[in-house]
Amino acid sequence: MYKTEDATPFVLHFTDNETQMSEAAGYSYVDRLTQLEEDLFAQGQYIKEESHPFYRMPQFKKPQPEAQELARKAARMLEAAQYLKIKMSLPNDEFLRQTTSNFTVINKTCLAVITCPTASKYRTIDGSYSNIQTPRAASNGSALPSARLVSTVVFGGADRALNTTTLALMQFGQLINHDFQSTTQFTFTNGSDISCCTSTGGTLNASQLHPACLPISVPTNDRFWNVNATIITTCMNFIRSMAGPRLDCSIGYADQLNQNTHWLDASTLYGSSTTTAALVRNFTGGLLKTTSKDVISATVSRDLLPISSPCTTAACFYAGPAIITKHSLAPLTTGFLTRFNQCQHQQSDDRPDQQRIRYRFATAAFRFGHSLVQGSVKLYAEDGSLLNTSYTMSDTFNDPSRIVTDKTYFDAVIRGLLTQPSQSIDQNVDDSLWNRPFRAKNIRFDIVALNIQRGRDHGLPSYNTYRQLCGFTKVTSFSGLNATSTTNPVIPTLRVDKSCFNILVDDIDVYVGGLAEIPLTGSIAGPTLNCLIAEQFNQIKFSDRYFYELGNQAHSFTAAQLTEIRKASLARIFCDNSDQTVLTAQPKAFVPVSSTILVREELLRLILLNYNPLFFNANAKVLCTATCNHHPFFEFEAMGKRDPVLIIGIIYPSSRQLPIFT
Ligand code: HEM
Repeated sequence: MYKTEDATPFVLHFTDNETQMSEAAGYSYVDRLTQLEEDLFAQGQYIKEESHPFYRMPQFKKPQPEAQELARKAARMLEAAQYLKIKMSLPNDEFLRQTTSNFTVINKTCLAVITCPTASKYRTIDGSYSNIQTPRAASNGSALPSARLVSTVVFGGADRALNTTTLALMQFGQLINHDFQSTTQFTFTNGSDISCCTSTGGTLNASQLHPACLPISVPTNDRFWNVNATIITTCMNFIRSMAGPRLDCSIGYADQLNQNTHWLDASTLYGSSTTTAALVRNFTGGLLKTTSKDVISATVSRDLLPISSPCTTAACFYAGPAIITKHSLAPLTTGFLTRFNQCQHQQSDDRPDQQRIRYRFATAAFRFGHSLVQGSVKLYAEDGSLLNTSYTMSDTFNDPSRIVTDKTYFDAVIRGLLTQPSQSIDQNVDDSLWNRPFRAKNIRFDIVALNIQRGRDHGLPSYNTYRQLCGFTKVTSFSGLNATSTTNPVIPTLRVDKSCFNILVDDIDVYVGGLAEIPLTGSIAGPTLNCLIAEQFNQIKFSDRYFYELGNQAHSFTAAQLTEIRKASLARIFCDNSDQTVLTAQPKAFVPVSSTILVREELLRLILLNYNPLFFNANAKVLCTATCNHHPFFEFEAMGKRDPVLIIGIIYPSSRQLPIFT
């Protein structure tokens, strides 16, 4: 029995015929989809050549086979739900969502009920999933302005370094993002990448569109892509996120799949399924696979991540669920893998578990990191001097092979991450992620447009809704955004040019509004981002029964062990996993040595490893050996799957404080 909005009890009854018809509708939809895919494939309407303007982009969100399978099941279920909604004239999906059902189609789709082995010391390997299948429309029901138009009008590429924060924060943020979040997007069943535009960036007819397409329209006068261009781009590829069946087995609108476990549990290294784990594990001594330096190249001085093939550059690596292609992520992942294997010689085995990463976090708030990115990362020599080579994101995107060809590169990158300031969190995103990645290849890629469109794809409500959710005042006009306030977020200028597009204040995307807020005192991000990020990390900590600090569990650490674990620091991890030429590092990896700004722990607790009080006083580079005590428990803890300690969290000012780490 369920309640309508006016609290009237409400029961959904389905006749046998309705049940059968809905199931038939589900199966028929998938059959039609399969036929459509065969036709599109036969017409060559997919991404196949490197010259394609959207080549490689889908690679960031490739589904694992398990996700493909779940998405097909979810598609059947969605279509069945759609049939019932229409047949029973239900006003919205909520009524369906509140019911679980004994429909065959749904039973076959339901995820198995998981019974937690309460006394188990170790996590399990697989995770679970969680929103709305209709893209968000404007509050008055009309279409929202093109995500690419918003991106080019509201955002800029200004260089505004953030002198309080090193690039290590950016890189570590991306690493842990890969740990707990991997939304995946549809592909053809045969694995080919869907193209929602023509092979020259033109717009397709509706009949040529795969149902998973939500292409972003590009204005013909786009200031970066179309002015003086010989071929005018009118379409940017966008493939919708894969849906999966709900955990509670209810029917109704779709939930998008996260193919990683929702915990901070080193999925970056292990993956989140038995199949992926099998690909990366060595099955001897609990080790993960590596590629021996001896088989790679004489210029390599360390074992590296497993090499994936086919590979079009000097080296492609894989770890966990993904091919590691993103520039400095490769050294960081390699460093963690190396450390993990060292630790396994001291301890053994482990696995992950499940909870939910919120869409507002993954689809908007935590994408704040894209604003931190530097297009050109400086490299530093062993003596700390600036080398005259750097690397640019555009040139190294999808090509981490310098790690193989340049012996000094690995450590030079680590020093760069520890030294160079990141960019500020604002309405500026480096050109390498915004307009000109893969420069040479003429690829049309815009991370801002992708983020905005992804938010709409996932049905995220608007910025104003999230202000309210976080306890701030909902604004009623654009001028309300920049009203001076000590208790509400302030957006001094939101570059909304009404001559370009018309939107209401209720239609601002949360990703856009969040980045435009003035940072809180002592924080690098504004109040709404703080709220949404803190909420998620809080949940990660307090709903994880394997969280390393949780007591009274079969697997809990002793007080003495915790004391040792808390001596760990990211700086030390960098040092220990370098090629032995990073001999000094500042105690707090995210705070540059040159910074004169005191980072107040109660406001900005960015990295929670640095528990040694000594660290809080020091703000200079010290010998690596002084960055923490060296203890096997920490080693295991930091690197192992069992109990991750590497947590990032931006905590509220005391009046709005969420529970914090003890
Ligand atoms: C270093 C360069 C980076 C590149 C090239 C990159 C690229 C991407 C791409 C292509 C996507 C998928 C966008 C979509 O279609 O929805 C994405 C998603 C995302 N990125 Fe980044 N990113 C970078 C850095 C970062 C950083 C530093 C952070 C955070 C600190 C971050 C957080 C995220 C998050 C939370 C998502 C959503 C993940 C999901 O839903 O599965 N990224 N990124």
